[in-house]
Amino acid sequence: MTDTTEATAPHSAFDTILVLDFGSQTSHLILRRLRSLGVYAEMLSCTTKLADLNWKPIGIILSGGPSSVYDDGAPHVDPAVFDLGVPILGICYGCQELAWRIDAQNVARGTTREYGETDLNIHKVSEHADRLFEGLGDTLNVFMSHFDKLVRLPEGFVTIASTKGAEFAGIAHQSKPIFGIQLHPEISHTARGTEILGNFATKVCGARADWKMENFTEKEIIRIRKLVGETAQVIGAVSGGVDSTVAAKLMQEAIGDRFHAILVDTGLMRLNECEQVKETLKEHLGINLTIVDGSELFLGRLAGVLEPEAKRKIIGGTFIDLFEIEALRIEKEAENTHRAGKVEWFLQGTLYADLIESLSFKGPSATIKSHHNAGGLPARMQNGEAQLKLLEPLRELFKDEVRSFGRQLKIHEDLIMRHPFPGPGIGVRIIGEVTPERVEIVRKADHIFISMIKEAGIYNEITQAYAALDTNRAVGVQGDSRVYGYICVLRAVTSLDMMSAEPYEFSWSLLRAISRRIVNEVDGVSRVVYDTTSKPPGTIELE
Ligand SMILES: Nc1ncnc2c1ncn2[C@@H]1O[C@H](COP(=O)(O)OP(=O)(O)OP(=O)(O)O)[C@@H](O)[C@H]1O
Ligand SMILES: O=c1[nH]c(=O)c2[nH+]cn([C@@H]3O[C@H](COP(=O)(O)O)[C@@H](O)[C@H]3O)c2[nH]1
Ligand SMILES: NC(=O)CC[C@H](N)C(=O)O
Ligand SMILES: [Mg+2]
Repeated sequence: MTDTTEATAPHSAFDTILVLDFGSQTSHLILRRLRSLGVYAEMLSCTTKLADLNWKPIGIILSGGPSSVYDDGAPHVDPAVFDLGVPILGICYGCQELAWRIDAQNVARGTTREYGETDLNIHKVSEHADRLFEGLGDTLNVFMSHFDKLVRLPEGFVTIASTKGAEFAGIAHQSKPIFGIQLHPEISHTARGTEILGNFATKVCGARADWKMENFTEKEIIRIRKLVGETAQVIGAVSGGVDSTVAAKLMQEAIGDRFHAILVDTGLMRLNECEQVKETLKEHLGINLTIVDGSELFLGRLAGVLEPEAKRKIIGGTFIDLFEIEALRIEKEAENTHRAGKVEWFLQGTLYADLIESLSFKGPSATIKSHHNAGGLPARMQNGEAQLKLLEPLRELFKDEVRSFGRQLKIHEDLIMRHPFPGPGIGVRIIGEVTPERVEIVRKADHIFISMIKEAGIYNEITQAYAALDTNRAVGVQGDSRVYGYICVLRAVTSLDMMSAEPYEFSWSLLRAISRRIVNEVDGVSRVVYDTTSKPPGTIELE
């Protein structure tokens, strides 16, 4: 993390629990549960070296994971974690890691997998050890998901809970603030699981539960003013999506007209998008937005490119090229005015979920796709070599936290609830080569689809919806003649955090009406299909 980002990171102002992620599908839920209690938390890969951290957590949680601690190549935590002198909680794999490090014989494959809900018996041992389950009674219905287990009590530990399948389902060090649980408190099926995490964070770690959006807003404005200084100018990449709009409003509150919002017309935007965004931001938020028409440049560079990640890198790099040119133009224009000053900063609305999915937080595992601009940014920007230093005030937030932040900043609900639109836009919604003709087709189909969803009053029930194009062709018959047109793919999902999603269940009649309108009104489309794949195994975007 660069110094500049460091200086604006919330872990500089709030007690922070560090979650080290061993790859469980639910690791990020540990963060969500803690933040819902007002305790700030961040997640880093289990391979993180503590020496690389320039901040100290108030407690550490080792998450679950698919590996077996005793296997060759299994991920293990940096031993420095145990010298930091802060409380540690191991969850499932994390608990096995604690036991294995003391003696590898402590962990072995169980005779049966304990998967799903089971009853946990809580044992009262001592004031020190009882803190984790304090106030939770004698039994709890909890969610287990393990095949390995502790077969011996690690030396120096006591048993604080057990289940039918796990004799040592809860352990506590006799004197040190180190705890392990085989169950998953972060999963909603674990009754009062959030209270277990709350006990660890507040009773064991002593963390202050002061993580609230209003506190974050004021601290963020003060921090940004300090970071940017009195004269530097900031340009902001503002797409009109909620992320960058909230980031733009924050900057305008912090430094006024030294902030320059720029919307790049990539030629891959939705119908009338740029004009609508300009009007909304200017009218509604008093943000002076400049539209840079980069459509020819983007489409020219994308010609002949089929591979999704190659498209993303081209789009990310072209964004930065244009912003660097704009930075020079703004500096020039500001000379001899009260705003004179170098453009030193580049603001983006990148979020936490973008980073988790873009930079494979899950320890040693493949990156699903280089999302947003975190993955698309050229190296020169990511390691601070470019003229512009990256400013991403929302990088530690989840989408719902950004929305509540936006409400603090008095941003209109319509904008707050606007469906996400990916930076590469229609570029990742055409399977294969992006051409102006295909962009026009998607634009029209998408406009019909979203208008009909809004007319049906279900826009806010759906987390994200769009029309895309399969550039294979299918035969149709229109007006008694044969047509051989593209296949329009409709996608609509519901999701809490974009990390998993379910297809939205339209009424059959509405889906048919949407299909009819698109085939009739959009030249070049001979078929309309609806994507019923959940995430996982699918993803929300087609590319
Ligand atoms: N066309 C664009 N012009 C300028 N900046 C953009 C554009 N598209 C994306 N960005 C930048 O890339 C960042 C990531 O894009 P992303 O789509 O995730 O965020 P968003 O568009 O602000 O919000 P949302 O995810 O709700 O659409 C944005 O926050 C913004 O800073
Ligand atoms: O700014 C972006 N640049 C991208 O390259 C990108 N790819 C996916 N997305 C958005 O991320 C969320 C999850 O999408 P996936 O399930 O397809 O990964 C969804 O909200 C997607 O719209 C992107 N946003
Ligand atoms: N959910 C987990 O962390 C599982 C840990 C380990 N893979 C086991 O099966 O026991
Ligand atoms: Mg967007």
